[in-house]
Amino acid sequence: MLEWILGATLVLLLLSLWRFRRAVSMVSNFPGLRLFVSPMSPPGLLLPALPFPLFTYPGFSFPWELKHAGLFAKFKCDTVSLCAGDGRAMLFTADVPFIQRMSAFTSREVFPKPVDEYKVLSYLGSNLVICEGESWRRQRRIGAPAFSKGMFERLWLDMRDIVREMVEQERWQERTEPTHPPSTLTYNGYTPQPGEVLVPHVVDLTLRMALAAIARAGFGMDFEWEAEESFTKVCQEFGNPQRPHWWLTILGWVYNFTDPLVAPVYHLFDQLSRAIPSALIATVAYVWTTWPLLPVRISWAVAAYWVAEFLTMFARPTEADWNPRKIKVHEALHLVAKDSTLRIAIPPWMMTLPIRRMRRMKLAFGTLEAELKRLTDERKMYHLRQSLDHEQLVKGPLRVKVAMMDEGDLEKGQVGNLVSSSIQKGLTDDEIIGNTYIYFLAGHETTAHSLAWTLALLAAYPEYQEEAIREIYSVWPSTAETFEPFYENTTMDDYAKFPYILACYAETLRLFPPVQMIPKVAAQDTCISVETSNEVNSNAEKETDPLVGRNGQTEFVIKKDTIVMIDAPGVHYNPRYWENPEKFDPGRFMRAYNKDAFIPFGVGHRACLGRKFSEVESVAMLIHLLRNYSVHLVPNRPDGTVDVDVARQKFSKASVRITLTPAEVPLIFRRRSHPSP
Ligand code: HEM
Repeated sequence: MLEWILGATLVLLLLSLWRFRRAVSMVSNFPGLRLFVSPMSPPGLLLPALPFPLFTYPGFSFPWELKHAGLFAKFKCDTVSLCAGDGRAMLFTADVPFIQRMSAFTSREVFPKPVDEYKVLSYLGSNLVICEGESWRRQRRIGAPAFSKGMFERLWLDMRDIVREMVEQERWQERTEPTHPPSTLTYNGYTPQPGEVLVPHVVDLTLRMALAAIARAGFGMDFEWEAEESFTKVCQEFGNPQRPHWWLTILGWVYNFTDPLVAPVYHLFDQLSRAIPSALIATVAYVWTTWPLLPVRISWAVAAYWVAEFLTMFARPTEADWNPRKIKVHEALHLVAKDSTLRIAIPPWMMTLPIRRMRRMKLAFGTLEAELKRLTDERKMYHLRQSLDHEQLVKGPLRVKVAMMDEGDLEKGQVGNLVSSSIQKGLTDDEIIGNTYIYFLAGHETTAHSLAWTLALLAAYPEYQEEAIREIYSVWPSTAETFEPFYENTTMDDYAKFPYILACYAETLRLFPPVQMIPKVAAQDTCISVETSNEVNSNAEKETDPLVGRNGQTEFVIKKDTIVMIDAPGVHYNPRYWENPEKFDPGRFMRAYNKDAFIPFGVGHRACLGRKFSEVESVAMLIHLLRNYSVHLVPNRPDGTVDVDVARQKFSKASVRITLTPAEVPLIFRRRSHPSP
């Protein structure tokens, strides 16, 4: 038996070694990371980062963790390779001229998007994010015009209303009255003082705002603000044990016994070919390299990590799983975004198992799909009704259905630009639902997280917050008599009057780019010039021309199927393009800057379709919120003062899921006194 295991291990090792060698030769041994497990493989997603000096595994979120200094500066080159035992050859780049050259190629489809990497976004239907070639061009042609002047005008006013509703529903006015009794809510021992609203995780608010923005301005849906204790917490805990029931307890025990059988089957199904070789190699290699000091501890650490992951998946079913409360659309969307990766990793039948996480996922996906279908049908009816004459409307077979729609529904149909334009221009039902889902998904988390970080950074740097508020008051001056908390007479024309607020948002996106990696794949062997050293020639004038002063450029053949990852944190923290890259300085966007080195919205012809939507939404939200409330960090010292470095470390902690997600952003909002100082 032992011989068999050793034999199999040896075969797997040799196989991985062969794949690894192939990957190294594909990138012509370009300097970079040599790993046993690829961070982009399924076991790579599960494994925790292993520490220096081994550096055998930097973790899935390494572009974010290492940024420029920890990766590109270490290898003294703005492009590095990554080769691992799964055989995939990858290049990571923070070199802007190289990205530009590649982008120029991209339009000729030499470096298309590797759409296989985006399978995770395909389950509700085909959409423009997962397509390439003609299908992408058609869907983009249809989608782009929906982001029209009319939509932005509506978004501008919607955001004002959303902030106002939030303030009213969450009772901020009342809670910031000096006479209001102190709140019972505390955060790390700090109790909010009179006049303060403490928000333990500001993403709770920004997520709902961003969802409301896309739902209302993008789709004309109703999305009333409802006060909730914590939206993200409610979602996390959805389906957690509530009232234990004896038969559920018994069933739970049955599950506990059968879990060890079910779990390996599931893993075998989808990941056998890659999971076992990579995982085994990682463990064996790690134990081997640390021998004789830590072998036992390391084995246990890896095992414990996998067991923990395994247990969350197969937690005991509870009353809530059989009798779930009705889930709301925004909760469904949030859960779908959270569980997307798992959804693609498991076979569909697993969703029917009475397991807590599976049931939660099934419910979330089901609810969202039903809502998107309903939305599409509603818009279809609207367009049908527009195209029928009165006679057909009254006598035709559709009369009952059309008659059932009230005028309000039809009104909304007019506003649902994103769906309406898709229907009118002939997307299939599958494409309409797939794209609607993508607009929701792409359009809410990215902006919500960025807004949370913008507020946190303004709280951490009060001098920039002052600058921002000065700009707001210079556009909308106030006296005690004229002060309007939510400026009524505003129109989209006002948007251009807030360049500093937009600069604060842009600087946040530079420091916290929501999309970490933008992948391209070489569709054929392609010769391209790549720099081989990022050391700057001291005689060069790098500010005026980023290409001047490079020490080495070489013509390099990128072999077919090599993945090239455009590394957003690498570019944004590259001192070649940004002075003091670690520093938060919104002013840099008020001066001339290298626009090609600002890539949160992607590059080239596949760049983000919703960039302006996100910018308009964010500026509108920030001006109305900051006009009424100043934002502050929560005191974290025993004497009630703030250690800014500690606070910044805390809110900068982030995990990389579909987008960069902050762990916790606690903030205090304090009502401003008017008129303006
Ligand atoms: C801070 C906010 C946002 C960021 C950082 C962001 C970032 C990005 C990036 C990097 C891409 C390119 C991905 C790639 O090439 O692989 C992209 C594509 C896209 N984004 Fe955004 N996005 C944001 C907001 C939005 C919003 C609000 C919407 C819609 C309302 C949206 C819709 C899209 C769509 C439809 C695409 C696909 C474009 C295509 O493939 O042709 N995004 N986004």
